[in-house]
Amino acid sequence: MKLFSAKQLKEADQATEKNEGITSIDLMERAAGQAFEWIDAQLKGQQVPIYIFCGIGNNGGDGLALGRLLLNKKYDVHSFVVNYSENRSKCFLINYDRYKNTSKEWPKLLKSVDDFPDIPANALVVDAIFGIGLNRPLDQWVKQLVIHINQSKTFTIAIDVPSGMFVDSATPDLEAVIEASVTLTFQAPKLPFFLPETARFSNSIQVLNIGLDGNYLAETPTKAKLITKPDVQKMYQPRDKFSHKGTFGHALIVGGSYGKMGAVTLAVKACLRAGAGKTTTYIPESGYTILQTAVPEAMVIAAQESKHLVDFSVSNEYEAIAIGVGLGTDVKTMKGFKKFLETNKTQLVLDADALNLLAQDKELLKLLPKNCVLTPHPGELERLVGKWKNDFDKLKKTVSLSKSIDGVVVIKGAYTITVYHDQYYINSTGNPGMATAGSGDVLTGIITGLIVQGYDVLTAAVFGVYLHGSTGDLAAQQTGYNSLIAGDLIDFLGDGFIHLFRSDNVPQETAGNNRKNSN
Ligand SMILES: NC(=O)C1=CN([C@@H]2O[C@H](COP(=O)(O)OP(=O)(O)OC[C@H]3O[C@@H](n4cnc5c(N)ncnc54)[C@H](OP(=O)(O)O)[C@@H]3O)[C@@H](O)[C@H]2O)[C@@H](O)CC1
Ligand SMILES: [K+]
Repeated sequence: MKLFSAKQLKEADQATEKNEGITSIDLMERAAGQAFEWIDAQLKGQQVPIYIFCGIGNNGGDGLALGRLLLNKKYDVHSFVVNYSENRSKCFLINYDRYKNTSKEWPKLLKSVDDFPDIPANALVVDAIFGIGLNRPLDQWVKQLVIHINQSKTFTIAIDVPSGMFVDSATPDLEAVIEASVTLTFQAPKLPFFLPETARFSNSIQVLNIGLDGNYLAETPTKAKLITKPDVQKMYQPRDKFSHKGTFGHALIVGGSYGKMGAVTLAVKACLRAGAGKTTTYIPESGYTILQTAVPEAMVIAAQESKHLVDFSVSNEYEAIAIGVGLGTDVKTMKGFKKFLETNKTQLVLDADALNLLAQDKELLKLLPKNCVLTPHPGELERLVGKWKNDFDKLKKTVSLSKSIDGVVVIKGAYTITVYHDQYYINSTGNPGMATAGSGDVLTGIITGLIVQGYDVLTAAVFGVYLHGSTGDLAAQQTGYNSLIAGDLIDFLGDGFIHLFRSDNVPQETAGNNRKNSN
């Protein structure tokens, strides 16, 4: 699903008006009508005081039109106009008059802190102060109003965007943003709904289709995409009946150190479960018995060193090498890692300590082969690209890194973002239960397993991240968040694949419980 910029949404708006022969007031009525339908469906006529705060632009116009529709349905509506500017939009003014004609009184004008109404605890608040037109910090008194609404702790519905949130750049003041309970956003979600600093403001997101011009939406490229099930269904490569294990590639997992062999165990199991034809692990000698016992399906090459890898001389028979899980950052490991990068030509997935070694000597980044995949969590990313000022700056720095290595960078988080050059692929699956030791090792294994089967690296990263998250969602149905451990992700990976092509209407209790049956 594409995430459009504010400018693109305005262009889509114009294209719709031109191609459908309608005006912007018609489109506003459509948008407000959709918001009304949604709210009416939740309230079902229940009488709660509805406090609607409207700006003076088109977001405010939406709020007034919504207020009128709610009044027509006999809801208890209290409307306010936040008069932050005299520059009222045309559609706002039309809806201002229409509102008066319905309610017989004007909405109350707010011009300073003294005008703020008390908000009853049982009120439903509608925030239609600013939408995608916000382009500078809020005036002090408007910020105070936002704080006043947030402090009321009432259920708050943001229209299009929580007011105070910037859509295409960093939000300058995180105290001046409406904390919405639900965001009714028009046509497509907006990028900051998925970024760590701002995601908490939009909370539960409902996308309302207001029928913006289909051709414009289809043909306009966006920097950011939200990856959902239909996107990954297209990525899946079905298996040919006559295929054999050689068809699905050979992966090598390089890593492990004394006390951290579990990381390699998890990665190689995940790699196999993701569908790799064959896997080999290259580990310090002390891990030999552990690996052979824990994963009989994997081959093991034990290095001479007992506790840390020093010598990384591996053959070039693999389609991809994952390196870094449990590796450690011993000085001797660093030397061997550098030597390895100087000669290696195989596709790489770099995680954990491989990223820390790269961060210790950034010159090593120049030795990476084209099209490698880096999977840092924010701490590892910061060590690689330096401190960022905000989420947009982080994306910019990650884009530079991706371009400089000509490869893929996966920023792990609640919404994992895969960055390739200046494209962002935002993942929609996963849950807080996955914040557990070894979860990243499983992801590394999945991505590597997909690459050796022939998925291109970008697809392997985007698809792998989705699968990792959807598998976690299925596992959590059985384990709950607290008890989810990385090994569960491996056990449920098969369900993750099967679920890709299952209807989402499958009742929750039957989805993903195959593990119990097959054990
Ligand atoms: N496009 C679509 O698809 C559809 C859009 N629709 C709706 O329109 C909304 C966008 O409306 P909008 O463009 O009128 O902007 P909005 O957010 O109401 O802001 C109002 C104005 O305030 C100003 N301003 C900015 N920052 C400021 C500040 N800090 N303090 C004071 N003033 C400030 C700035 O004007 P300026 O002063 O810069 O000239 C800005 O224009 C959108 O979110 C959706 O709800 C739907 O109706 C139909 C389909
Ligand atoms: K709003």
